[in-house]
Amino acid sequence: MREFGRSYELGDESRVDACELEGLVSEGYQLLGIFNWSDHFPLLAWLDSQGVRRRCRNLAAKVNVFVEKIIDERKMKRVENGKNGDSIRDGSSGDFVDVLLDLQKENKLSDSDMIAVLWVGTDTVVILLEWILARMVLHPDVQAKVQAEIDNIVGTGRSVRNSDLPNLPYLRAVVKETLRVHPPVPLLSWARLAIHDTQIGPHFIPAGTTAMVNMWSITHDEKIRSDPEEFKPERFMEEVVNIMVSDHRLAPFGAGRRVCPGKAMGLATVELWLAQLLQNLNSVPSDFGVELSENLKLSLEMKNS
Ligand code: HEM
Repeated sequence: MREFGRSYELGDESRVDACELEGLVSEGYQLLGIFNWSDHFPLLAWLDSQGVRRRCRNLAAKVNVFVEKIIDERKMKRVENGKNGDSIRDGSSGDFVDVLLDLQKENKLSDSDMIAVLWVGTDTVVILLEWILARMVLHPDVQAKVQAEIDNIVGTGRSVRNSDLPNLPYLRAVVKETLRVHPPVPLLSWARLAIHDTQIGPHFIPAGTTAMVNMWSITHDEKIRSDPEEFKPERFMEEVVNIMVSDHRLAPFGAGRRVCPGKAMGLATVELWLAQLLQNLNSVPSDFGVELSENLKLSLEMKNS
């Protein structure tokens, strides 16, 4: 497993770090999705009877230490490389940690912002790819159509590149349809506090209310799209929906000022990995078939992945 520019192999000494990382991610997602009585009865907040606040504080401290160590190690490595007259990056192009460290002047990120970006941008991409591959197993006709498109546009003599993606509309429709049916972040909820009394349609939202936007329910609403439970990438070949500009009927990356800053990178990564996988492999069912049950934490994971 590769994470934050480090690789974690089963059985080697980095296994300890891998287990710690796995534990931190799983605790984080559990806490983000937990039902907290204090959110509904603010007077209970000081009691923290479920220990949610205490667990959040502990987790934030541990995440900071974990990711900061990675960033510090990389900074030291770059200084060492510089002293030896080598490129400060490892390898020719470096990785995402190098890209963030290379940002200059007003674009430069503080260490705490780097921690946030590195942390949040990881799981969503993996979860989306997992849902897409499950769908490829369940819909071999769709898989074959994507493969035919790749063969036709790219051929078999070279790997799919980023620059090929705009010429693969059906592959992009498959990704969009998966984002619709299985949005990895189904509740846009991280910081929605009504600061004024607000009226939305028939609903009065008093100031101080924490509200969630249920994107899952919007993308499954039959008033917005016909047969919402059906997996039909063809719908996005006919209907033009640009998920990069926030169209509220399908906004898997959120909208407004808290929109996902990693959306272009996340989408391009998933599209490229999917194209390269399907160019070389077929997804086929195992003896156990495919289980589409969902596990809602803050992200929408496959229950039995
Ligand atoms: C398929 C991949 C991804 C999906 C579906 C996704 C989805 C989202 C959504 C829906 C939000 C907004 C949550 C809200 O409204 O409260 C968000 C926020 C965020 N995302 Fe992504 N994301 C993805 C990939 C990435 C990547 C690759 C990065 C970084 C490289 C990233 C970094 C962030 C950060 C830092 C925020 C918080 C922004 C803020 O609070 O202002 N995401 N993401």
